[in-house]
Amino acid sequence: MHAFGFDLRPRAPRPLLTVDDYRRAARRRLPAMVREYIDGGADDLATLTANRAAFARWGFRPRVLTGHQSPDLATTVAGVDLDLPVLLAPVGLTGLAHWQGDVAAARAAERRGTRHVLSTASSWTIEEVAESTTRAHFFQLYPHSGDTATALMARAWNAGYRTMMVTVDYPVRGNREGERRTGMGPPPTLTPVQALRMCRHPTWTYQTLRHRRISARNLVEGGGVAAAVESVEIQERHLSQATLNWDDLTWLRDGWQGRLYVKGILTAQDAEKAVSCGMDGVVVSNHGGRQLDFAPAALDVLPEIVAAVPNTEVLLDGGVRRGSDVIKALALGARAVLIGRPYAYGLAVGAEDGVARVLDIFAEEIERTLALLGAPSVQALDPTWLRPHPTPLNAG
Ligand SMILES: Cc1cc2nc3c(=O)[nH]c(=O)nc-3n(C[C@H](O)[C@H](O)[C@H](O)COP(=O)(O)O)c2cc1C
Ligand SMILES: CCCCCCC(=O)C(=O)O
Repeated sequence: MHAFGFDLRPRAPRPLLTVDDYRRAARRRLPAMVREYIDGGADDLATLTANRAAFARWGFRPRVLTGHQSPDLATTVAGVDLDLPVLLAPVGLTGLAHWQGDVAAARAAERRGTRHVLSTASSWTIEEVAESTTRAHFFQLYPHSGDTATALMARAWNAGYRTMMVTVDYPVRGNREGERRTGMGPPPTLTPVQALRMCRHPTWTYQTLRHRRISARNLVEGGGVAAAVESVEIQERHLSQATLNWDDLTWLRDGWQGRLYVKGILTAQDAEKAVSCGMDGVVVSNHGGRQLDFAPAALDVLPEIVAAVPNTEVLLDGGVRRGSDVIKALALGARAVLIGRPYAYGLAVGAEDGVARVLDIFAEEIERTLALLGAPSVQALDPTWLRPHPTPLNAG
């Protein structure tokens, strides 16, 4: 089809150059209930929107004639060497985006020299993901009853996981109206109209029904619709942890020999308490705007948290869509960032290759931005590379 460099097809496929391109492509491929599950947020979406807007309030202070070649993107998180400062955040039920879900994501992370954080509510079990990969990835725990937490920790440890993140911003499930309107629940319901709408996405429907990776397999046996409904009931009963408290965190610290991070911290005071409970790191996160609406944007609270726990690794997630976002978070003190939805889009579009491509986009954008900034490496970043803007620099 190519003659002398011209593409003679009537309409060439639009190249997927950015995370936002992947988002649009993923949204076309997924039925409404899955689209809402992945892309939606809580209540008025104020925090979801704020996560993006916070990045647009920072600009750069570039330095010229610095003579640096090939910026260095490498860093370490939890003592693990990474080729780029971007990890894959825990995402439950990835099998809804693509049946290969967590296995595809962890493999893509490995191919790109980073790590995947496996959700407690993953579509593939702890053991299946460990057997399909060659590196020690990270495990995310929704702690509820002591017995289940102990069992999950033992399984993760025995499978080779050495870093665990405990998520603490889920006392109850956030109110996601988009999910409720489209039948995602809780509990999930499938009306005839929804079933018909799914048929507009035949590839997704065929693959999802065939492979049945739609339940939280660490918690529930089987992959059919009944198991999916059961996992949501389990979520209501267990994953939501209204009674969880700081003593439980200390108890988890005592029960886990590896590195332990707490995910879902939004104030300096809570970061200090986490460190006094023996945490090795904190993840500044509002769960991607899916839990408490009007919680602050993660980037806005990052500086106060970094200042409060200067000797602790601080990671950030929420709204990271561009390499320049990663650089801003690192300049404000994050060791690395995690991405949630961006890799779910990659999964929906192209399974393992799609996730790897999303990571490539981040790596290319980080490298180019560092070069344009005149910065030698991600390690060299600090607040002097940034300039605050009272009005957002773009619409984000
Ligand atoms: C579909 C979906 C499922 C998620 N499941 C989990 C989970 O099981 N455990 C968890 O700690 N966080 C979960 N999160 C939150 C992410 O780990 C992360 O905090 C958030 O996605 C970051 O925001 P971003 O999507 O803007 O990158 C989920 C997020 C999404 C989008
Ligand atoms: C039983 C499935 C629960 C998935 C929870 C995933 C999650 O944390 C989210 O934000 O959604």
